[in-house]
Amino acid sequence: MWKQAERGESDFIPLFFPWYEHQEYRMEPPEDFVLTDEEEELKELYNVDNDQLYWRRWAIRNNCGGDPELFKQEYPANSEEAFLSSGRPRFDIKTLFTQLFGANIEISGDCSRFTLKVYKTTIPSVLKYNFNEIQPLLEHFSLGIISGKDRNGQYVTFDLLKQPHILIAGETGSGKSTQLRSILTTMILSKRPSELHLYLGDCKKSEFHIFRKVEHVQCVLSTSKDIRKMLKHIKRELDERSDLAEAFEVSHIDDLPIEHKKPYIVVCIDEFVMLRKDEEIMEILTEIVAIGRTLGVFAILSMQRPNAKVLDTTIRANLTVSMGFKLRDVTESRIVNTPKAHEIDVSGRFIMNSDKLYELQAPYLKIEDAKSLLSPFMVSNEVKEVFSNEGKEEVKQLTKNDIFGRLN
Ligand SMILES: Nc1ncnc2c1ncn2[C@@H]1O[C@H](COP(=O)(O)OP(=O)(O)OP(=O)(O)O)[C@@H](O)[C@H]1O
Repeated sequence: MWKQAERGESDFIPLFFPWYEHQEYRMEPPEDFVLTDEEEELKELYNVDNDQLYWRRWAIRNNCGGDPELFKQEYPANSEEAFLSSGRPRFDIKTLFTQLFGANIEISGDCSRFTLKVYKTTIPSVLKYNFNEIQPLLEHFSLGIISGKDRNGQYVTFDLLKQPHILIAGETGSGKSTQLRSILTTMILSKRPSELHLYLGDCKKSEFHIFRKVEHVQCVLSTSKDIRKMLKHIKRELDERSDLAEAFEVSHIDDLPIEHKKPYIVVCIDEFVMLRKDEEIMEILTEIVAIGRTLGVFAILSMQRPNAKVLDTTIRANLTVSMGFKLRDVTESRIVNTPKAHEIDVSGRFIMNSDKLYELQAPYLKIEDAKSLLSPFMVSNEVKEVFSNEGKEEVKQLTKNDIFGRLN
């Protein structure tokens, strides 16, 4: 509106009073007052005198915390500066462009130099989970993950073997449990029980019960005592696998001879912050994310309130994919490494940081739909209790006793 008025394209008359036109903004300088290069420029540009420039210097020091940029904002010399607020335009550029082009825009960069992208299509606000649509996209991956759909209506996928270990964060109701459900369901539908073993830690005791009887699922545990035992079992598996890799001189367990083939292991812990006080758990999780990739062991960790202490630098650095659903504030977005996740206002929408930044809508898989997709993989309780069946292929479904009995 200001620009239109400046160009004489509206009925408004642009009125602007720069700081140097205010008579009170002057101060007599000391005798040894010497102008800086910037002040020389201002003198030439605005025809200001030393009294005004000395006052400006005083105001920067006393009213603007020593910040010349803040001075421009508080005491503008021209209309450009008048619209600055802490280095950003006083009129939020996103709001301004949204009014012009609609909500389907993306702005990157800062206020002085930014890129505005106007998309023809919007990200869908609900994307129904459809395995038939997803399956062909994952066929060429060893352990494919479907993240969601982008603005161009394209699914974004990746291979957990290439981008190992995922962090999923978001406040309550943001859609992270639904995303976990869809990731786990997709893995189960894509891999045989002999190819994939899932170890699930459900600290909130709310999410993973639907997977309990699934053949791929080795256990669903919720107390830190049980999860510690589960992780100790996985630690043993890590040691065994690295011994095998060394013995056969291979750099990845996929290259082991067929008779020593190992299933991929995915450890998924919902709300893992609740385990933060257990040093042993945190140590093993750190080891999994640090060395798990080549041994075929992966972690998916979710948390409601990102906490920089829990996500210590080693864990953080090795979680190569972050999915930030709606977060509380800019600090949380920074911890998760998903800029602007705190600005999200749609359930199931998230920022993914992997090879680059994406804004995506997660597939929506309701519990009832997940149950029916998983039903062909359900084993009855009786079968679950049996570790080995005579004459038949070994049932991989371990009970807590199977795992912990062997450890004790
Ligand atoms: N991908 C999605 N698309 C559309 N709506 C979704 C999606 N995911 C979740 N929702 C909506 O948001 C609600 C909350 O989702 P969800 O339980 O996954 O959130 P959450 O972040 O796990 O919350 P909590 O931490 O409380 O468990 C769902 O019941 C559903 O209505």
